[in-house]
Amino acid sequence: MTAKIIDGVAIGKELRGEIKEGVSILEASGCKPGLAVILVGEDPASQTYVKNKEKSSVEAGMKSELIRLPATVTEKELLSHVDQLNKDETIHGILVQLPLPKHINEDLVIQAIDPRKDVDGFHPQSVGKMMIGQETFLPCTPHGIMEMLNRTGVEIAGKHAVIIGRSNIVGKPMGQLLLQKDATVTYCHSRTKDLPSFTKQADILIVAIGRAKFVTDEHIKDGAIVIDVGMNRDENGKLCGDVDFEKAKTVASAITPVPGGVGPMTITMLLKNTLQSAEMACKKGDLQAE
Ligand SMILES: Nc1nc2c(c(=O)[nH]1)N[C@@H](CN(C=O)c1ccc(C(=O)N[C@@H](CCC(=O)O)C(=O)O)cc1)CN2
Repeated sequence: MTAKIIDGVAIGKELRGEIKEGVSILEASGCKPGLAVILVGEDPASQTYVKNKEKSSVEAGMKSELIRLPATVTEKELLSHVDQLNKDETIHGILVQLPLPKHINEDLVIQAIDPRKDVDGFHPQSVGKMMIGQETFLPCTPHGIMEMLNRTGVEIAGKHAVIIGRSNIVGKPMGQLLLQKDATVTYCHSRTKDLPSFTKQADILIVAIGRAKFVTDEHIKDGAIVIDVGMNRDENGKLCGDVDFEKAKTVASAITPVPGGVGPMTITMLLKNTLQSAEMACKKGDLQAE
């Protein structure tokens, strides 16, 4: 079997076109969506992601604000920036790029963001609402995967989805979103014994384990859909996922590549959440246009 490649760049492009249209409609009514990103420190990968977020939001027609802080910034200073952005009526989405330096309590910073501007979907209020199926901001990576599955025509109801990984920003919410679409969900993680006995049952296999090319054809059922959330460097320094793409594509019916799969969808969904936030705020009139 040769797997269909699920192209996150192409799906993202289609969706970004729709978002851009939504932004121009909103702007015509006097409300320009605004996204603020806080970057702490000099981590090269984070700098790249933040630059892409800035560029993508401007391309979508949004106001973009980047706040760069040194790695030595205190928690108090960082919280005061969040507070200012909470009060800024031209900003509808606030994002603090993760990871943060070790001396800063990530949970405290996330909780300081006004939930109405939590376009990352990481605030406990957003997480709680997602758990009970209420409308809220969904975390961008799992949200992007749901969009990819939907736009690829993958049937979810009644399917067995196996997730490798249980992080708060990918694994856990991913399972919830699939459950809400009537999948049967199994979580696997670093302490799971006999991993292939679970992954071999998956109709949809989501891999977010953080180990380069860990999942091979031996973990995958014939015809499964494989979604690779990993981002690693292989022995030659080349970007690769958690799935051994060359081996997996011989058994999967569809698979996401790395790069060009889930990653680009993460930023696209951030734009979608920012547009959603601006639409809600401007309808209510509590956060103003620029
Ligand atoms: N506040 C947040 N921090 C982090 C998040 C997040 O959603 N919110 N997610 C990740 C990093 N991330 C976005 O911030 C992200 C990761 C990867 C990509 C991406 O497009 N990857 C490309 C490859 C890029 C490259 O060449 O290095 C791909 O897979 O094709 C976008 C966003 C952690 N932090």
